[in-house]
Amino acid sequence: MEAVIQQTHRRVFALTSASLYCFHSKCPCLSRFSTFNRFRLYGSSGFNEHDTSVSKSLSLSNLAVIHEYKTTKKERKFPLKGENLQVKVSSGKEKIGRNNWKNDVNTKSALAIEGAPLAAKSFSELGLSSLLIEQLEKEGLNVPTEVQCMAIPTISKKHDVVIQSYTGSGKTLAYLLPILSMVGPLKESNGLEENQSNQKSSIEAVIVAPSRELGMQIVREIERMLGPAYKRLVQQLVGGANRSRQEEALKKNKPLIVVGTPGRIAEISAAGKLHTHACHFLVLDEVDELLSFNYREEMHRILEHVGRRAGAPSSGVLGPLARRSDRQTIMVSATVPFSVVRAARSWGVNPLLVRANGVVSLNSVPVSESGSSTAALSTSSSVTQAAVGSLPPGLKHYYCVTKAQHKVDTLRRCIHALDAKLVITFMNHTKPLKDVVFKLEARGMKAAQLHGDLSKLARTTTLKKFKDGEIRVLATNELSARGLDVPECDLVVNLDLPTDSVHYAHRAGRTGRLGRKGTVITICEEPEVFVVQKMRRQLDISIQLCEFSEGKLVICKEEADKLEV
Ligand SMILES: Nc1ncnc2c1ncn2[C@@H]1O[C@H](COP(=O)(O)OP(=O)(O)OP(=O)(O)O)[C@@H](O)[C@H]1O
Repeated sequence: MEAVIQQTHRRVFALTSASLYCFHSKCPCLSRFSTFNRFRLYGSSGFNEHDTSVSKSLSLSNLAVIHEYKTTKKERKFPLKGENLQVKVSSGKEKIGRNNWKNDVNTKSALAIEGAPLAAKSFSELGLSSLLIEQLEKEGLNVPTEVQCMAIPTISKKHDVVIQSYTGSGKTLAYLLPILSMVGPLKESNGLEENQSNQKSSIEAVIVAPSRELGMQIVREIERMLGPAYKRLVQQLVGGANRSRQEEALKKNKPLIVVGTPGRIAEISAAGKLHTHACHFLVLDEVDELLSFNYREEMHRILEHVGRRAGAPSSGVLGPLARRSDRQTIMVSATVPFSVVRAARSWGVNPLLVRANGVVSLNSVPVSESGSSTAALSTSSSVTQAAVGSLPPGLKHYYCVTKAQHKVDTLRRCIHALDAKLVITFMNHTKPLKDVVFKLEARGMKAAQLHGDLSKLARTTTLKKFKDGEIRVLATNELSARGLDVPECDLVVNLDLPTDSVHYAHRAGRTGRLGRKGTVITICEEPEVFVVQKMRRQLDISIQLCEFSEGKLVICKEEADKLEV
């Protein structure tokens, strides 16, 4: 074990000697592993030998401490019963929570994770309330996914977490289930608490998502769990919808959970119509997107107000985004760049990084220094670090080369060749989407456009038609790249290149959801091929060159080899 660690140290020494030294020698969780358990450092694709340009940096993937029974593509889906995850959370400088809600996070941190069942074959093994398990069974949900096995017990123990797992792996229920097990009508019944909460009925959870579509999707997932009788306990606060109606609903229904986009939540909060100071949970879904400059002011307000108890001191020297020990902060994404690690550390109390194959203390994950002289390299390595492990292993990736004016025709031939049922095709701008739809429809293929300039009603209707199979091709932009769950979507086509590999990952992740088959095809022009190759390296996946001939997809092996740099 020690030898493996030392060898790993040598390989990354040039980049991170100081931080890795701290990670190993000072992190109690790692030294504990060395002594009592058979662990190894996970040397994944981040140490990819063939990639000399970008992937030698440290990544969450290659630094995650994993159990020796880590599942691989070919292994069983769930580890054997009795294989417990044993992670001792760093105890060196634990902050003491300010109220009862989070006190036990600090005092029982080691114990909290030790019982996490890696071996769950059913939701009942994860400590959820019996009412919730009944509801899950009614909905035909019996077996938790790997990331749910890890996240549910960790969140139930009230830890602040960052959940990182590939697209379509069930991250939404991974955070919703423990919340619903602790608040609202499905929680484990406790007469005393029941009476108290009935009297108070304040907002218990705020869930923020970057798009209306994703927000509505999360609302529907909560409604599905709550059932028709308690639907009113979740309230959507998304932009584009009537704000006064949302405010009235807040007043009338007294929801326990609100789900919304940053702008609308911040707007209603600033108007004094959303009372979240006593709120226990703040979920930031697609957290890396929410951290982008676009949402800066709104997120600032949300982080400032959610979970701040009346009379609590203002953030003072810690800055406006300082941690609030009164609330549990849950951050979620398939892609977790350094910026998220840094943010999570400053907002959370001893935050943990939860992935399908293990849980580690986020404080032990090294991040690159912001503002370093090698800013460009730092950005590139952050992209690589965020992108690796973000895609389901079963997805097939291809690219084909064509002239700009033939792209739509290539798209059509590609759909026929693969006999794809539901296709999402991405472009970078809104204007040309209409043209694509027109050309496809002219050749008898049902298509529609979806973008942010359409009304909320038009967007909802189009999405519903697509999900119902009335539309075969959805031509869209980045709006639909994040979180959108259309399980039957079997093909994603990039008609324009995504900006980087993180964007590639989120677009690609709209297909191949939860173990289903899925294909991703990038249609590019000759001068753009090097970008595809760069993304291939950063994502550490195979993207094969192909062409469409006689109604079939043909892989051009030789060409691909020739083009390889
Ligand atoms: N345990 C389960 N059993 C069966 N289906 C599940 C289970 N958990 C989640 N699902 C379904 O899997 C699909 C994908 O889940 P979800 O949208 O939460 O993925 P995700 O990891 O959040 O993806 P993304 O990163 O793209 O947002 C959804 O249709 C969801 O209802």
